[in-house]
Amino acid sequence: MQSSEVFVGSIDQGTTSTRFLIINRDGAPVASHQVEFGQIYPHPGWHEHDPLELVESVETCIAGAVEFFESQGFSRTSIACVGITNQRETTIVWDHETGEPLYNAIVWTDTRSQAIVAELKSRPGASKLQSLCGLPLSTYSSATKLLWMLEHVPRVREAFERGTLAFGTVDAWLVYRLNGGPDANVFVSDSTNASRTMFVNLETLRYDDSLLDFFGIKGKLHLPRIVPSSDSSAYGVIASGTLARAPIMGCLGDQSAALVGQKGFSPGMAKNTYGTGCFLLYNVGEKPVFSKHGLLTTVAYHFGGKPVYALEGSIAVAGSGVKFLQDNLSFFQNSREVNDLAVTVEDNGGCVFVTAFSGLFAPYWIDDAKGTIFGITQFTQKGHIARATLEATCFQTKAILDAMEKDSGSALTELAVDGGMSNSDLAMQTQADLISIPVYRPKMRETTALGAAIAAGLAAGIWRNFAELRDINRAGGTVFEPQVTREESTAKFEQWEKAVRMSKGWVSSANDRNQDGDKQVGLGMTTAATESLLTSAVKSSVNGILPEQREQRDTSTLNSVPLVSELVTKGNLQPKVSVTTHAMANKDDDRDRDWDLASHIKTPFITVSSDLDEADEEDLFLELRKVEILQKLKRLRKMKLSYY
Ligand SMILES: Nc1ncnc2c1ncn2[C@@H]1O[C@H](COP(=O)(O)OP(=O)(O)O)[C@@H](O)[C@H]1O
Ligand SMILES: O=P(O)(O)OC[C@H](O)CO
Repeated sequence: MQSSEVFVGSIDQGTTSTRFLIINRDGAPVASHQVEFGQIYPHPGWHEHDPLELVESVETCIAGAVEFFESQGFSRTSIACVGITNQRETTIVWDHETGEPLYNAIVWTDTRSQAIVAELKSRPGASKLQSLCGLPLSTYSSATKLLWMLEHVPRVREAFERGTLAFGTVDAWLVYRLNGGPDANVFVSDSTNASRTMFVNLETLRYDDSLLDFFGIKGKLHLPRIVPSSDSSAYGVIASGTLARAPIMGCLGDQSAALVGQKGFSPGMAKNTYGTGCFLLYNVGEKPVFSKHGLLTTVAYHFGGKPVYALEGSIAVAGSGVKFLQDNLSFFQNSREVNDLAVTVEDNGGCVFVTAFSGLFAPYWIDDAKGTIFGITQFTQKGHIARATLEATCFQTKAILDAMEKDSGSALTELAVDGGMSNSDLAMQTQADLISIPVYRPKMRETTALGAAIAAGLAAGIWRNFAELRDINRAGGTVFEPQVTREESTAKFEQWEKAVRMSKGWVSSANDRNQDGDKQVGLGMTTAATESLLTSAVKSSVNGILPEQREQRDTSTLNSVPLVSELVTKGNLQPKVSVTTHAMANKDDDRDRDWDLASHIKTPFITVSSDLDEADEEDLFLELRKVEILQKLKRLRKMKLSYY
């Protein structure tokens, strides 16, 4: 067989669609098939996929692409190996013995674990997590999604107690099922996907006992074995169907795959992928770099030998903002039309759209932001909103690049882009204008699928080294040069930052979060967890008083701390805690609004009452977070604990 007749299959299991591409040795797709699958939104902020439908979508795509491939005179036997790339963090649990899923996949965008996150943040050791696993505590990672399932889904809890619960990200699930499930029991996850769970130590690329302990799952569930992203035997073979017996030899989380597909193999190279979300990965080499400016640390790829790391800026909403205009607001029939609509107007007409549908991710990490459009007037047209939607991702990319520059000490000279939304010329021109460097868009934009093919192809010996990949997908790209002055882009960016500040804190009560009245959306904490949170928050609040003021406190105040704990322990008197300013003490209705004026807070009170009902739990929790915020602001001057 001629080397040019060898092909690699690439499964790209994304957030909104699945594709299978058959790629030749020059990196060009010769056949592909794509299907969309169900997006399940059971409640506001929830987002699920059916795990079995994900597998079916893969099988459908393989069948479709191979059918076309063979219609062109090729044979499926020339597909030497298969690579997999996938949406990351999305969490799937199944029964280890039967291979059956026990709940829908909770998608990376899902924010239902907000209360769990807030509770975890109050636990000892929480502040050290990121330096071990590279990720901040947020609703984004798999860990908090798994904890939510353990707390709220009896079947999952029972399997956990029985010792039959298997946990995996989408890569692990697909590999397991494609290999035939429990019979073959190929249960592995590649390093890039595993590094998104919060369970893995970034330096060792092994599960870290202290992390598993922190989340309370040590030794209690089946976790996939972590293997390199390119491996000729670890991923097994496809058990049945169109490509039965084809070996799987590569696997990468989709953002890592895009970096590989863009051939970002040297430190200092970066790519930005505008898919459902948008993710900027910056290669930092063989040592992880931990961000001080809101970025994540992740495994870029691990092709045997030393892993390569990246700094990552994650944006939750990019193409999904465009899809929102299409599906929810009926602005157009197909996402590609957003560009045409946006160019019907000269500029955003004063509209700024903070597309915080899942809160805001990097570099802001604001859980309680909600999507907000500022600057609407009678003049506003659909075109302005379309433009503002595209701009939202570009602004966040600018914020991420600024953070990256601070963390890395060097500035990018060009940004390589890909992903669905990068097809919009207007979006890419806007991006270049805002970051004041050229934006490079390759001709073939299926770089994610190409990356997975490269991972598999390297293991299969189709390519022997990075040098052989050099000319792949190089010709015919587009460069967008900045066309506005830095002053103009800075002024626009300042307006965006103002809009971000103003979008904060919208989620402020149980009703806002729980419009469907489903009890499961509530605080989701056991009495023991509430107790420990409450006690530690109140204790640390009292400890947060400046030393000289602590001495002045009468002992009854300090003695009341254990009393709070006792009230909860007894169970019959659940305390309600509220924090308010001196000035606002008698104006409860205005409290939340005035709380935002944090700069005016001089005299916070913690008020504890004994009439907490279930609906109050969420409020209680938010109040405790405010205590934390107060401490961070270091504005504590004087504190009183009182009971009523
Ligand atoms: N021409 C286009 N202009 C703007 N957005 C687009 C365009 N084509 C697709 N999109 C958006 O890109 C997203 C799909 O991109 P893709 O890279 O396939 O994402 P994923 O891998 O997350 O499924 C969709 O959310 C869609 O709205
Ligand atoms: O579906 P995408 O391409 O937006 O990527 C999803 C990411 O992997 C989530 O971390």
